Amino acid sequence: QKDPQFHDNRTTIVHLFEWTWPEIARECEEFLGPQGYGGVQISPPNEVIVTDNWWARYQPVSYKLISRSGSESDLSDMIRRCNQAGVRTYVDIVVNHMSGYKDGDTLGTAGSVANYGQRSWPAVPYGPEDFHPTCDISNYQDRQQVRNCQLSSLADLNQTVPHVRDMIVGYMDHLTDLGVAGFRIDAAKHMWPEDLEVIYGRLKDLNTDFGFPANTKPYIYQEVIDLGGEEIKKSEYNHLGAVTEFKFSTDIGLVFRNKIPLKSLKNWGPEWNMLPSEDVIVFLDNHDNQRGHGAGGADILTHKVPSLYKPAVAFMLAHPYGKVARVMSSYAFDNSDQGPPAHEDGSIKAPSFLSNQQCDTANNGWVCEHRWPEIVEMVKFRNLVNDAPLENWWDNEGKQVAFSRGNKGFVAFNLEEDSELDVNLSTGLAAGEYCDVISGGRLGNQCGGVKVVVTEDGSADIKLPKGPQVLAISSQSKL
Ligand SMILES: O=C(/C=C/c1ccc(O)c(O)c1)N[C@@H](Cc1ccc(O)cc1)C(=O)NCCCOc1c(-c2ccc(O)c(O)c2)oc2cc(O)cc(O)c2c1=O
Ligand SMILES: [Ca+2]
Repeated sequence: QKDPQFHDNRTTIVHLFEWTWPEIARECEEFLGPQGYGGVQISPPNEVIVTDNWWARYQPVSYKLISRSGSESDLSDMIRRCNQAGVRTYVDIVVNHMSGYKDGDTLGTAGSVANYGQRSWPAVPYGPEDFHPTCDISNYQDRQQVRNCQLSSLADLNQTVPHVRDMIVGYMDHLTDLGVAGFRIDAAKHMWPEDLEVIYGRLKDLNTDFGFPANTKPYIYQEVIDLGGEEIKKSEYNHLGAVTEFKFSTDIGLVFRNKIPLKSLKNWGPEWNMLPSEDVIVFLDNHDNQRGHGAGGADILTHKVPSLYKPAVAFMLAHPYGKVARVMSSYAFDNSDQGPPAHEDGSIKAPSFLSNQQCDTANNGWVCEHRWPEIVEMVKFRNLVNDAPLENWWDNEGKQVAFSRGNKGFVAFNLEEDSELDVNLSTGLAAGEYCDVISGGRLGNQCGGVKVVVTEDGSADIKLPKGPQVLAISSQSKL
């Protein structure tokens, strides 16, 4: 189903890609909970092949909860501690396939052995009768192939087989018992909606020991890469659960790279051939397209272009489109296969932090976008304005826009590189003095950065330097 079951009025998930369970638990308690994040998406927790690249985690060997992020007890402890801190857990589920082509035996992170050639994964168990006949996906316009053939030579499970359904439901129910709030369905496009419907329908309710209401189903969001032009449509899946709206990711990239004028965002939403807001999880980049894999290619914005990434994330979080928003939290990489920051023995490094609360990227690789002030302040903004309508849209017919969210928040964007924004606008807010949360927010009864004075009629002189620049004020940043 499509409700994320967040605590109180939280709105945003952070993907702590490749983090270990003890570090996620600590981050929930020290940062995500106190700062208002609604949930954490974790890397696949099940046993996978043993290699140091990132997509090893998308080559399952079994559904034992033992991976390079930690043991089952580490995982259970993390889910409980995050939940205590007000942060829900969403698990990346890889059930379209098992591990890929390899001569001889494959070893797993829990010590299990599998054999691709014999279609044998005894630690689940899966045997030859649980897989589709061998073929590779070569034509994405052939819907049979996309569902029934191998994605990147990974053994393709047949989710129509009762035993396969039993194993998948059992795996997901085990995680529900541990207290998770939902699931990211990896490579959903490569599975038949009819099979997914049966599987989702058999899942048990969320565990009420973790504060979920009785009779509540897990939040399901399905990875369906559909930018238009392919045979398989995202609209085949959004009746089953939420869908990752990749067009959001690619089009925001185009707009904030000034390839489409900013003012065209006036009708941002379904009119851009995106699914209804209620049905989607929106994001700027994910673990896959930030590396140029998957979809969207070179226009995807990532942490590698902070000057554009920050305003674009601010727009995602300020705008009402998208029931759930997801913030990517990465590690630095210079080659797209590279795995997480690791010690000599292969174990994943814990992030280390500077005195300004930011991750020490230079010394240990973790980027921690979710801790960047511009991003975390806009997560709080989204929580605050949550269901307030978009009003007072203004643009200068070019690359400057502004809008308010009811009487709770107001944002302005300047992407003009050679001119400032200086105009009197309706903010929707009550009269008073407001601190811009992007440039410093409120420090006691002072502003750390820019101050905006809203007059009795709700208007204010809004000034922004040459772009790319953002300004955001809210009823929470009022002096
Ligand atoms: O770069 C990768 C991995 C990418 C990847 C991994 C996880 C994802 O959730 C994802 O979306 C992409 N895979 C590399 C390298 C690789 C990985 C595994 C393997 O056995 C062999 C090679 C690669 O070259 N991939 C070829 C392009 C296809 O790309 C993949 C997609 C994918 C890309 C675009 C689409 O429109 C689409 O519908 C699916 O989903 C995966 C899901 C998986 O669970 C595991 C995969 O290997 C993949 C996956 O290869
Ligand atoms: Ca398949």
